[in-house]
Amino acid sequence: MTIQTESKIYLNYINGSWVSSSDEQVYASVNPANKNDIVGYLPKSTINELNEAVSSAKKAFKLWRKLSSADRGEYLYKVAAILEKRVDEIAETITREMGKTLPEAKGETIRAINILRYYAGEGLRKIGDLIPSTDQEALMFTTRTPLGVVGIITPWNFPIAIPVWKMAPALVYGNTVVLKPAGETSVTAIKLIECFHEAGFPAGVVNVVTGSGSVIGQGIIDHPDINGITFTGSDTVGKRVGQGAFARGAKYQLEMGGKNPVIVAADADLDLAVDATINGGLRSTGQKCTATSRVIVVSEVYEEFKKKLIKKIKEIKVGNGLEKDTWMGPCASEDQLNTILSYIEKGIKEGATLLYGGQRLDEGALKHGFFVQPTVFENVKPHMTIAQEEIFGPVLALIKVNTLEEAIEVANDVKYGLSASIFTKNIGNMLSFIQDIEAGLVRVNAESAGVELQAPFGGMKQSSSHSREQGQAAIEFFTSIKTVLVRP
Ligand SMILES: NC(=O)C1=CN([C@@H]2O[C@H](COP(=O)(O)OP(=O)(O)OC[C@H]3O[C@@H](n4cnc5c(N)ncnc54)[C@H](OP(=O)(O)O)[C@@H]3O)[C@@H](O)[C@H]2O)C=CC1
Ligand SMILES: O=C(O)CCC(=O)C(=O)O
Repeated sequence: MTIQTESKIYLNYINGSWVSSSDEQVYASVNPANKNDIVGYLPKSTINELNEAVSSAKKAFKLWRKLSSADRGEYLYKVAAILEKRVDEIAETITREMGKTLPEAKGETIRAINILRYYAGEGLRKIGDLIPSTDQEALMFTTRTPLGVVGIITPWNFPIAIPVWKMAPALVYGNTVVLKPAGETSVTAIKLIECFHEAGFPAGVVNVVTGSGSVIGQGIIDHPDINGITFTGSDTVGKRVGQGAFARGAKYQLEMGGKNPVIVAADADLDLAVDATINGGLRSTGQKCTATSRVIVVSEVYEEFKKKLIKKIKEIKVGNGLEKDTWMGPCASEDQLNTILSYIEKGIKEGATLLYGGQRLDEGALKHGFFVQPTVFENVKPHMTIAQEEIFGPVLALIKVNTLEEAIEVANDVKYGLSASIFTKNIGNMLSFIQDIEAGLVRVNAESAGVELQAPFGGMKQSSSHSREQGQAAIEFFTSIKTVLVRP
């Protein structure tokens, strides 16, 4: 395999032009599989660039909102077609920047294309209801109006799908946008914006400003001309976004962490449960907010499940995501690797048993990367840190319980409520789980990760701001309802 050495300087996109940071500072986007491979350099922007982007988005909003939603949808169809032509190149950039394997990166890029087409079609769907008025002569109905300028702050774990699932609905419903992508995956974001540029969007409708979270992200939170903020990322930053937006009366939407359980009942198809636990917990190196991290198994099948799970995990090949036989890539950054290793250490210190893995991998070809072994703990008690906090890495905590009731109780005993799965053949078990589990995504005999673009996505408790993204749910955030009464 040849390591690419491209290290181009990419630029911000503001008011339809490519511009650098006013103080000419840049930062590097590094390949987590090989820290000597610089994927590109990006502007470490100042608040001046953010202000320019917001003011051009504000100006562009006046005309953009006047286009028909079908016409706005046509622009999204164009972006989809352009992105489709660049699928392989952009997927490779994702793997180089973030580490997930090439098939996963390609799948994510195709998902982004499908999201663009889905929301392009939204331009032709209904946006209101006719409501009977008590006044015989009046016509009463609802319509929708865009928010204005929307600030979009995105993480590195889905570097193309998340920006697209926020930008596409924002744009089709008539908003203009300023995107601040994660530092780790800014090259992917710029390549995505190149597709918007090529599609011919009017200047100012789409803007991207790269730079640090504390300057550009915080600038979005505080900017008086940003009317709505949509965020995906950590619990800590999410709460900051929510508090800042609330304080100045801006609308906000937060998608944050998860501590997603899989419950394995006594009558489960164990092979299916093992495969789903591995795919849900370890794909993308466990760096999904929907990743399985707690595996709650009833005692009757615990030993057999554990044996099958470890046997399969031992077969996992860790390596550079660009290589064909790699199943699991590196952690997305050195910080992420260190966080994961510190959680593993905490698990051991608090008395859990390390059953498999737990080590950094830095021999041979993995020497310059941020690799860690897939890791499994047992004898995990529900109060332990590794059973409570989001690790965002390939670490599974096995928790043994006696009954299904106890399993659901343990599953709910965390501050998060994003996704949860059960493996069982019993309809009664399924129904109790569907009714009692505290999660926004409830899965039966299916892995906890992997959401469909046409369905609402979001969590309960502290996983989200109780709003939902994607599918038809997106209209609720990106528009306001107007209730109209017309008398002759
Ligand atoms: N729910 C999810 O899908 C995700 C959850 N996480 C969780 O977060 C942990 C840490 O990951 P991390 O990348 O640091 O996540 P962050 O929440 O720090 O980053 C997410 C986005 O917020 C930006 N940001 C950072 N600080 C601020 C700020 N003060 N104001 C506004 N925006 C800001 C980041 O910019 P910049 O990149 O420049 O710092 C990035 O664009 C992970 O271990 C995981 O637990 C992480 C990613 C996704
Ligand atoms: O499971 C998925 O496909 C989506 C996960 C996600 O949104 C995230 O990790 O941020």
